[in-house]
Amino acid sequence: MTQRIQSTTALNERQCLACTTATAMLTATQCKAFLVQLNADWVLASSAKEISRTFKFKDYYQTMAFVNAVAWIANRQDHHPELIVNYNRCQVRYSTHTIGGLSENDFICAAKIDALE
Ligand SMILES: C[C@H](O)[C@H](O)[C@H]1CNC2=NC(N)=NC(=O)C2=N1
Repeated sequence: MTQRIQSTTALNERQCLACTTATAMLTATQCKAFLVQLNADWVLASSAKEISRTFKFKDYYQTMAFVNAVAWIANRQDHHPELIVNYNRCQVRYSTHTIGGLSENDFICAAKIDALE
């Protein structure tokens, strides 16, 4: 029988693992267990294949500072979100392209972005 040990390290202190086609796609139940560790504004898509959160800012300078911080995290973790950028808001969407669904990497990066606030 395969035993899985869930890490007890806080999500935002973990590092992403390289994605391969063998990367485990999380079930909806697993996603919900990770979701409660994030800021309550993160939304799990009904398909359980994407999480998203919209961040609001005072102006374009603040928005772009956030976008740059997210880009820095994305490059450090080699895990990249979709970003929809407007004047005073940015929607961040995470999914793992390699597997067409959500992996632990998506929740690790989401937690790192939450820690920016
Ligand atoms: C080669 C490189 O590690 C992969 O293409 C990474 C890059 N960033 C990625 N980001 C996301 N969101 N999903 C991926 O599957 C992914 N794969």
